[in-house]
Amino acid sequence: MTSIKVAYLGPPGTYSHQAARQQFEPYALSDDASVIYLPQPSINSCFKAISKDECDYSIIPFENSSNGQVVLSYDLFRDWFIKEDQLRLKLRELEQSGSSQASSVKTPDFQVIGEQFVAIHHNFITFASDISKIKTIYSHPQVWSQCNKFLHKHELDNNIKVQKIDTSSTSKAVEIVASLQTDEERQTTAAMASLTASEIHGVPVKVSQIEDFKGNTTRFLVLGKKPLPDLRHSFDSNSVSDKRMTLLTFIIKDNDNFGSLCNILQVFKKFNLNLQSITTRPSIVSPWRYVFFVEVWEGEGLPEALSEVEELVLDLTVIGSFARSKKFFQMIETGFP
Ligand SMILES: O=C(O)C(=O)Cc1ccccc1
Repeated sequence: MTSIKVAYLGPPGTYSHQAARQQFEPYALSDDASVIYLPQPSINSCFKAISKDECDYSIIPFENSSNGQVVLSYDLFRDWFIKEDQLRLKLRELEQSGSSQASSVKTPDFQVIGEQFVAIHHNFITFASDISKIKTIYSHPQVWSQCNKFLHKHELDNNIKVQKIDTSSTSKAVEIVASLQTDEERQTTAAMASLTASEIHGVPVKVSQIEDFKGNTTRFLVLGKKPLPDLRHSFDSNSVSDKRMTLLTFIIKDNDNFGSLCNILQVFKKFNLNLQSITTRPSIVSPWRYVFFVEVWEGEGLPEALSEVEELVLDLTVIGSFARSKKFFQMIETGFP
């Protein structure tokens, strides 16, 4: 039997762990493979693990239905996929001669090869008997603004009274609370995380489902150097649709003239390609220049469109091509994954 090694943001009990299990449990259940989960200390370590072949696949949180992009993940995609030195060189060429040598579409050694939508239910986890005594809350930075109503209701959004401390993950937050020694600390400290994290670390849930929106969902991406293996048994054959997405990044070449983004978007229109999202992050190499992340529904004209887009941009990179999860369509219909 083969084994599949999967890296995720640990320790066990994180939402990334949940996403990894949602993606890979069917392989273990159908006896196709054993799955070894490898908890990592940071999202960057998940990128490193796949790059250095320490795992077969890595799971990365990418966006949330209520508070949007996981900007840290976007920035890691930028840092791993766009070579800073080459980009500086091209920008210098562009400044000096008004043109830069065309480069072919880059495909790095690992790519996005799948996606998972995970229902996110946060819990207020603490040994404290009285919420009004809480002085410190630990959680992952992504969580605070998904629980505004709960924090407000219990006056935990008063930053003078209550200190909120970012942790590398939600399960790490519960681990910290579990390690508190004195009764005083235990009565005044809480974490916000999953039910599984509470069970693993043995800290009780004081209030469950504290997220603002009941359909709160995070979309995770699966990174790999090879496609997901086929399942011999039919456990999971229903989880992906026959629609596919491509995720691209680029930097606009002609930054200073009007219509330069419009010209790029026109190319997609010309080839009847529908865009799903467009996001920017700072390019870092040059102030107020942006890295664009575009998700496009795949269609016949995509290869030709990309070769036209290439003329208008610097560093066009295909970060991934993957089957759209059926949960995407389910969410549109029902609001839940
Ligand atoms: O910290 C975790 O549990 C993660 O996997 C990152 C995260 C945090 C909040 C929502 C979704 C993912």
